[in-house]
Formats: sequence, structure tokens, C-alpha cells
Amino acid sequence: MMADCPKQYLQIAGQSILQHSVNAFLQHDQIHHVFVVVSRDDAYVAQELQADPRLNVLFCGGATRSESVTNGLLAMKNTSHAQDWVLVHDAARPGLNSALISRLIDTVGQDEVGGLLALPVVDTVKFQAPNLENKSEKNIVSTIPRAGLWLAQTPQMFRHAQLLAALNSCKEVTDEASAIEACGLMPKLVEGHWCNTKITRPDDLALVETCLINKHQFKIK
Ligand SMILES: Nc1ccn([C@@H]2O[C@H](COP(=O)(O)OP(=O)(O)OP(=O)(O)O)[C@@H](O)[C@H]2O)c(=O)n1
Ligand SMILES: C[C@](O)(CO)[C@H](O)COP(=O)(O)O
Repeated sequence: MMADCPKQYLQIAGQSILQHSVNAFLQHDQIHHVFVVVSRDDAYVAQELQADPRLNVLFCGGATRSESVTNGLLAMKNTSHAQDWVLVHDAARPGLNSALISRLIDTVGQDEVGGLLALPVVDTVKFQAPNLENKSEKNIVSTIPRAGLWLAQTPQMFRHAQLLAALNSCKEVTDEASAIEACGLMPKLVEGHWCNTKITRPDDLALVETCLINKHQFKIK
């Protein structure tokens, strides 16, 4: 992000990215409690996240996402039951809203396994040839049929005990669904929205800020 603070504390539409991400859950009446996992030496959260009776900050973040999620689930153990649903969300997706959370809960709430928001791929997908001599040169080796391909978003919704066990047995994953899949289970895909994109590059800030400012014009049901 080329930022001078962790990206979740950059300001968009008047609040920190983290605050926007947390608000989506606090504004939803089916969310019982929100836990925010930050690194042990986080010096920003006290200033950049408003206190709320339904919110706890856990200073147990890890070196990787899966480590942070595992530590968070362990820290929640005293207040959670094995069968409780947990919705894991990226701090870096501030464009989430109540309607998308409802869509996920309504579709996955009766499922045995769980599921996640995701976007069906709409562009033609190219596979880049490895170019060992000149890394700046990029050529296509093949075109991958896009039918059935989805881009994973968050929240990703699974039962507390099952997610913890899955992450313990499969640590090298970039999302929670991958750990559940590695156990031989099939999470549900629920269509998300592009406004819930992950802030990764500097230009994403303006894009998501535009989404937040114009959110009432999006028809997300
Ligand atoms: N050690 C980590 C790294 C990431 N995350 C979570 O995973 C989300 C997605 O990670 P990503 O955006 O990839 O974060 P970074 O890898 O830190 O950033 P970048 O992609 O910009 O390199 C973050 O918002 C955060 O919620 C986490 O909890 N613990
Ligand atoms: C979980 C995730 O948002 C799904 O797209 C994504 O994988 C997280 O980002 P990372 O860069 O892989 O940590």
C-alpha cells in the first residue's frame, strides 16, 4: 500500500478502514459479538476504533492470517460454544454491508459445513508463462475456462470448533474455506459484491471510498 501506517488504519469516508469493516457487523442484529484481532504491539487501534459493548479487541495477531484467525478463535473459547457460527472478515474489506452479511447468513445458516461470499469470474482468464530470464516480460501460456471459477471474499462463515480444528491441521492457507476444503468438506459459495473488494493497492482506496459514499445507490438484496 506504500502507506506510513498499517493499511487498516488509513482513513476513508471519514473513518478508519477497520472502523468501516467493524461497523458492518455492529449494525447487524444477528451478530452477537465482534472480536478484532490485532498484533500484540498495535499502537493505533485504541485511537482508530470506537469502543462498543459488543466489541472486544484481542491483542493476539500472528505472522500470518491463519495464525491470527487461530489465535482469535482460541481467545474466544471462553465465551463461545463449539457449534457457534463465526464469520471471519478481512480488516481490509471496508465495503461490506448488512445486506451482504444477511445474504451469507440466510444461505449458509442451515448448512452443515458453512460458506463464504465470493464473486463469479467474469473476465477471460489467462495463465502466465514462467519467464525465468526476464521477469518483466509476461507472455500467456494458456487460457483457463472461467466456468465454475470464483474469487473468494470474506466474511467466511464456519462453526467455531470445526474451523479451529481445520486450521490446526492445515496452516498454509490463504483463507478459512481452504482449510475446511482440505478436510474433505464443501463450503457454500454465496454471491458477494465488488464493493466488498480487498484494499490491496493504493488506487483501491478511492474505489472503495466511492462505494461507501454511494452505498445507497447499490441494490444489494
Ligand atoms: N498476519 C496477518 C495478516 C493478515 N490478516 C488479515 O487478513 C486480511 C487480508 O490480508 P491482506 O490484505 O493480504 O493483508 P496483508 O498481507 O497484510 O497486506 P497486503 O496484501 O497489502 O500485502 C487482513 O486485512 C487481516 O484482516 C491477519 O489477520 N493477520
Ligand atoms: C481471505 C481473502 O480475502 C480471500 O480472497 C484473501 O485470501 C486474503 O488475502 P491474502 O493476501 O491472501 O492474505
